[in-house]
Amino acid sequence: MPTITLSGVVKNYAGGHAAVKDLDLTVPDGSFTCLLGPSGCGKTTTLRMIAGLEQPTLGEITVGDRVLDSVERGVYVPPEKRDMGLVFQNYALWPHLTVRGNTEFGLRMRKVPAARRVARAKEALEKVRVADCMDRYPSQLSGGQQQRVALARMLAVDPGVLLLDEPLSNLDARLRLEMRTELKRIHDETGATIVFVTHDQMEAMTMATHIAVMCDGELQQVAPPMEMYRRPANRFVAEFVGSPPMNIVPAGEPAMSDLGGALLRYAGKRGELGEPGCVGIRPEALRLAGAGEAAPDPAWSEEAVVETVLPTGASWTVQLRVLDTRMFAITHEDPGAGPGDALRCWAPAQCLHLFGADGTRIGAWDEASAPVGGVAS
Ligand SMILES: Nc1ncnc2c1ncn2[C@@H]1O[C@H](COP(=O)(O)OP(=O)(O)OP(=O)(O)O)[C@@H](O)[C@H]1O
Repeated sequence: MPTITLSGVVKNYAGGHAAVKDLDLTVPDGSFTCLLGPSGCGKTTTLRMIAGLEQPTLGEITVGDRVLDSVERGVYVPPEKRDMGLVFQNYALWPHLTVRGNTEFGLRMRKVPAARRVARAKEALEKVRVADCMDRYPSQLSGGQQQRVALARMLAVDPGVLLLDEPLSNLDARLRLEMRTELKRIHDETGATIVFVTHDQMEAMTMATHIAVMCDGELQQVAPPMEMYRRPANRFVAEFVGSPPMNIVPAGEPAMSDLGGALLRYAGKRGELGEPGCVGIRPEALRLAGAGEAAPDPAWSEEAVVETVLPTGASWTVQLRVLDTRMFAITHEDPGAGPGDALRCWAPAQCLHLFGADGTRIGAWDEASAPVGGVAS
C-alpha cells in the first residue's frame, strides 16, 4: 500500500480564490486519515486533487515513488490511472442497475472476466453486509444500504487508496454510527489507505488513525486522534476537536478576564509561562465539588455558580459561571445541584492548556515550557 505525499500544494480557483495554501501533508501507508475542518476550509479540494479531479496550481503529489502531479515537472496522471476508489456524499449509484450490476460496474469497465467479476462483486457485497440485496434496485434500498453498495462498488475493484468525501452525511444518526463501525472494520480487514473528508469532529475522532485539521486552506495539525485531543497544536484545533468544545479563558491583554488572571496567578507559581493569550480547560477536566469542600492539592480551584444542568443519560453537562467567565463541565456523577447553586470547581494542573497570544500552544503546566504537538508548516 502506498504513502501519499502532498508537497507545497496550492490550489487557486479561477478568480484568484486560494482554496488550499502551501499544503505539506503525508498520508501514511495503510492509515485512515481524516481531513477535518469547517465548511470551505479546502478539504474537498484537497481530496479532489489527490483523486486527480482537480490539478494543483503549484506543488507535487506522489503515491509511493510515483509522481501523480507535478506542476514544476509538467506531470499530471488522470484519475482513472491513479488506482484510487472514490465515494461521494450522494453515492451516485446507477438507478437502472441492480445492486449486483452497480457493484460489477467498475470491474466491467476494467474488462475483468465474468466469473471473476461475479465472485469479486459477491465478496465485496458480503464485506459490507448487503449481499442479500443483490437483485434489488437502488430505489428499493435504505440510505444506509445504498451507502454500503457505493462502498462495495469501490471495494470490488480493490484500489490501493480509498477516497471518501463526507459519505455518511446523508444518513440519520443511528445509521451514521453503524457505518462508522463498518468503515473501521473494513479498514482493519483490508488494510487500505483511506482518506476521509468530514467536518464532523466526532466522526474523525472515532474512525481515524490520523486527523489532519484544516482551516482557511491551511493545515493546522496532523496527529493521531487522542494525541490531537490531548495536545492541540493551537487554539483553533483545541476548540474544533471536542464537544462541548474546550473552555477558553482569555488570559492576555487586552481581553484579560478575572478568571484568566486567577489561572495565571495559580500557573505562575508553577513555572515560566511565556506570554499566554488564553488558558483552555476541557469540560471533562473541570471537576465539581460541594461549595464548602476543598479541592485536592495541588490543583487550581475556584468558587462557581451553576447556570444550567443538562443530563444526557450517561453524563451531565453543567454550565457554570466562574468569576466573570461561563464554562462547561461534564461529569459522570449527578452534580446534585441546580441553577443558582454554589459549587467549587477545580482542575489538575496538567489539564490547563496554555496558548500564546497568536493561539499557538505553549503547553500544559506539568510539561516543559517548550511547545508540543507541532504546528505543521
Ligand atoms: N470549482 C470552484 N471554483 C471556485 N471556488 C471553489 C470551487 N470549489 C471550491 N471553491 C472554493 O474553495 C474553497 C474550499 O472549498 P472546498 O469545497 O474544498 O471546502 P470544504 O472544506 O470541502 O467545504 P465543505 O465542507 O463545505 O464541502 C471554498 O471557499 C469554496 O467556495
